[in-house]
Amino acid sequence: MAKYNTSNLLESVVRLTSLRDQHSLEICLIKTLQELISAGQIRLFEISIESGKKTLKLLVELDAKRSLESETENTLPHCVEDDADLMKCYSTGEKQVSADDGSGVRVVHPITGLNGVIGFLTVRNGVYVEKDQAVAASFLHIYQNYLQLINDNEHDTLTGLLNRKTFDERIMAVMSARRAGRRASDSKEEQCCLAILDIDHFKKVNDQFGHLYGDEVLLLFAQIMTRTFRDDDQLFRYGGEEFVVVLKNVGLDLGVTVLERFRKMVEAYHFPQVGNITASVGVVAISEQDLPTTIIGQADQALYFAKENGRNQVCAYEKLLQAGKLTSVAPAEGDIELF
Ligand SMILES: Nc1nc2c(ncn2[C@@H]2O[C@H](COP(=O)(O)OP(=O)(O)OP(=O)(O)O)[C@@H](O)[C@H]2O)c(=O)[nH]1
Repeated sequence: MAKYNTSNLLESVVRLTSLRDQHSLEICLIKTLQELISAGQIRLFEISIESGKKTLKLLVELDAKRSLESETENTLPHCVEDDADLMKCYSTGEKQVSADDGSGVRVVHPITGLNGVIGFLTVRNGVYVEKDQAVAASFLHIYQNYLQLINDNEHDTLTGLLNRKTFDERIMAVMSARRAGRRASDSKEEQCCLAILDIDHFKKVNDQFGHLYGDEVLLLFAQIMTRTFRDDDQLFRYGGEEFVVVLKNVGLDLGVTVLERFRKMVEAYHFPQVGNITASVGVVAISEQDLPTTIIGQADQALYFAKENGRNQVCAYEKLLQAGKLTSVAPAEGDIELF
């Protein structure tokens, strides 16, 4: 029996579109569908391409029968290729309906992005109800459109990296997660580093070749970042030709090695028309006691040192301190202007 009418459908749309972050949106979508349609289990998957395979990540799951969860855990497909219906939905972009392994029906709805299917909503139930699936498809469309808006708002239009506003929000989250992690467990906590990457003499690129070429250099530089760092590292365009990367699960020594590899990639890259450019990097290990502004200030000091001492190099704040080449940064109040 349908549980929807105009008033609760509209209320659900209002609730869904009042959210501002992806994860809350995912949870709200699934809860809304659970309230509105008949479903034994609803799952939301995201597809990511890893080593040429379309890997599936389960984002949210709601199961009417809790006992089903452990049973299905083992049968969760790891990649799209493992499941014929998912594969068909991926290649056609169309909803797939099939008999479930048990006694019911599974419906697979595609979630589409700019370049095709980027995820799935799967609904399992005893029977197939066309109207319920139409409601699910409509809510999925609202979710997709809204997700696109949230994404646009978080990213820099030129490079596609996360923007400064998102950096301010995420760095607070990284710091609170680290503080919470330290309080909650005695297990070895993850190390993280923050680095500021700054293109050397970028003003000359603009002056000599014009802003269009300057913009192209910024875009290609961001692409080298995306290729060099890992998927779970966070990459930001912080300002004009300043970029920030938060390296996850990496201590300072490894961080310097990774950044050095990036620096060499930039140095070796031939930028159309412009030729070769270089970049300077300041890096610091993130300590949970520090304020975000202090950490940025320390990375900025290391970057400044790199710029003042020949450019085209990676400098680590702690190592410069130990060597007596810098004095420590006092905890900062308010915001800090980068180099
Ligand atoms: N094309 C382009 N240029 C930008 C953008 N944002 C900032 N810039 C330019 O980036 C340049 C930064 O110059 P500076 O801060 O002097 O730094 P620099 O020339 O890279 O010198 P060093 O950092 O000391 O090596 C300025 O010319 C800005 O106009 C942008 O979005 N597009």
